[in-house]
Amino acid sequence: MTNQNTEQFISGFAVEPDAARQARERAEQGDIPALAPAAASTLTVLARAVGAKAVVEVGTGTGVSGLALLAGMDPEGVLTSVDIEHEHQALARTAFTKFGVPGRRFRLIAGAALEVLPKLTDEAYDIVFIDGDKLEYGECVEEALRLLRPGGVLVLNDALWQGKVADDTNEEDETIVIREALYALQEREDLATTLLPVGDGLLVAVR
Ligand SMILES: C[S@@+](CC[C@H](N)C(=O)[O-])C[C@H]1O[C@@H](n2cnc3c(N)ncnc32)[C@H](O)[C@@H]1O
Repeated sequence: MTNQNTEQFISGFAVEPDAARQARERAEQGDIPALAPAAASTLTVLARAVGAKAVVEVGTGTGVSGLALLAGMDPEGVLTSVDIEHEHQALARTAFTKFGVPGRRFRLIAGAALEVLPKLTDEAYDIVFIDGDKLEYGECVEEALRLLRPGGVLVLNDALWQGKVADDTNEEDETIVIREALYALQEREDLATTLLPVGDGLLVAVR
């Protein structure tokens, strides 16, 4: 595991645009979790690396991760972002607009992930980013693998879950669900999978 100096250095290394900083401040004010800066910059890099034109996000929040994805995506790419809380999406819409993202580049769907994801098209997406309810990670991963095109990238946030996933003695429900999702992905021979210790952990798998 990285030491504290290294963690601070990695976190400070990620440069955020003003709109992302403001979205993060909104998240703090509303007590809504937001993606850590280093994890956000990882999303931007991944989106740029695959030239992402179509991305699905579960857990819009105030738009921190959405801004990071949009910053790396193809200039005509479309982000589809799902959140059960309409108010969170209103904050994200403001953040995207402030960042100068035209409305045609994002589709905000207010609803429960497990009701919305099954309605999206098979193999149509370059990236699926999951950052919603931890207890639904298993089902969301299954849906994500259906949605991704071959070569598409799955990213699971909070994969280390405050150190609890690595702690064998921790048997909280969220921890168990995340841990099982990680091992299920690791075991699949059709995926290339890695676990990155940025933010609270990103599981990245290429289909
Ligand atoms: C960790 S926050 C997302 C933060 C966001 N990705 C960001 O970086 O700004 C989790 C979000 O998931 C949403 N959420 C919780 N349960 C959900 C569900 N069952 N379906 C869809 N969204 C859900 C919450 O309303 C919250 O906005």
